[in-house]
Amino acid sequence: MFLNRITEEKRKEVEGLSRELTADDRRAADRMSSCRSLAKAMVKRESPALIAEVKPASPSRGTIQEQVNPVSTARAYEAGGASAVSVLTDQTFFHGHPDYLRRVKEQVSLPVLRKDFILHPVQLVESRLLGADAVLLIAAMVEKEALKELAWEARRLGLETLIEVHRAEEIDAALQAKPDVIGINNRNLTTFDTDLAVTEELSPLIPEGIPVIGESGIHSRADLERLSRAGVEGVLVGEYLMRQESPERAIRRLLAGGTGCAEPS
Ligand SMILES: O=C(O)c1ccccc1NCC(=O)[C@H](O)[C@H](O)COP(=O)(O)O
Repeated sequence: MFLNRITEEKRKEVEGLSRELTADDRRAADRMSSCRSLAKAMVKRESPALIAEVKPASPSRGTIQEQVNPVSTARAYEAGGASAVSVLTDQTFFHGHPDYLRRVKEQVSLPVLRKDFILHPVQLVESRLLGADAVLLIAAMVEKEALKELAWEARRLGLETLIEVHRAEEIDAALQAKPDVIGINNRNLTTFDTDLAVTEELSPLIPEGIPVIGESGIHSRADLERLSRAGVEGVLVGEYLMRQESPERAIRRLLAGGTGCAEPS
């Protein structure tokens, strides 16, 4: 099962990070100034707000883009009208890199979400040092109490949290951790099946007042409109944008509707 494999891999990374990060690093993370708010950027106008993802590969699709330039991709996302950028930093399964996040943060002015598999506070310290404004926490990956503790520690470090759910049973744990944003992942992380109906089913179960975003499986304006009707403030799009010749134009089309002549995905 994928979550077990990734947990095993992340435990090794946590061991390495725990050895590498010095007391000075930890103090530096504590002292870092406040971040760009992902939650405040999730404002729905004519369209839901768009979080555009730098995603070189994935367990479900393999390599998506061979030669990734994270900075030019993120700049194109910003120019197209994205409200935030998500950067995959996992190297093993997504061919991302922590340094991609650092470079994107320096070169774009949007909030930057660290997309990784976080199960230990040391990864939050690392995220802060890299310049992340927000981190993804996956409700299915850790126990309820651990989720609360991670979210608390993230807040203490000045990081916002996007807590992701896929099943109704995970919503209570997510809410108790006081997320800044709730993400409903349309992708089942065990089977990789992706179905936009997941957002339609779970969105009404989340109380008003927390921005909700729909994640995964969005490939067209019609998909975005469907999730908008389900009540989300934002959407997170990865693969579709990474496959476009011009991600900037693709975002404009997604956000503004238009001709429907999107480049093939
Ligand atoms: O994308 C995968 O194959 C995947 C597999 C296992 C765990 C997580 C996975 N993706 C992480 C994501 O949540 C997506 O990158 C994100 O929602 C964007 O999805 P998409 O637009 O479908 O690329």
